[in-house]
Amino acid sequence: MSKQFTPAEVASHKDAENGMYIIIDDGVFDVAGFIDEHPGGAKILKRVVGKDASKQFWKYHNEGVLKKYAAKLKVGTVKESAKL
Ligand code: HEM
Repeated sequence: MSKQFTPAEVASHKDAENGMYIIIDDGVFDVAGFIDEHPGGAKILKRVVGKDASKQFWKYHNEGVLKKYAAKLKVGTVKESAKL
């Protein structure tokens, strides 16, 4: 079973030491080791660290990107919906 995080726990992971977590749909991804390699740039990714970036993610990527990177970056799922 994958690890479950509350949105507050995700929000507390915001730096290279603790991990840089972002939420996409119900998944939690640690982009700390990926941010400097992100083809869309580090800056845009940095702005959503600790947050639900589903809307931004689906604007620029497709399912294939998520599937490809999930193996490397996915650390768990969200316990509660982060959406308002
Ligand atoms: C797990 C998180 C993410 C992964 C693995 C990821 C991966 C990628 C990859 C592989 C590309 C190259 C284009 C492609 O193959 O489709 C890309 C481009 C891009 N990404 Fe991300 N990305 C992530 C999150 C985000 C987020 C949260 C944003 C916005 C806040 C973002 C904004 C962009 C932009 C603007 C581009 C360039 C699109 C273009 O040139 O047309 N990405 N990303």
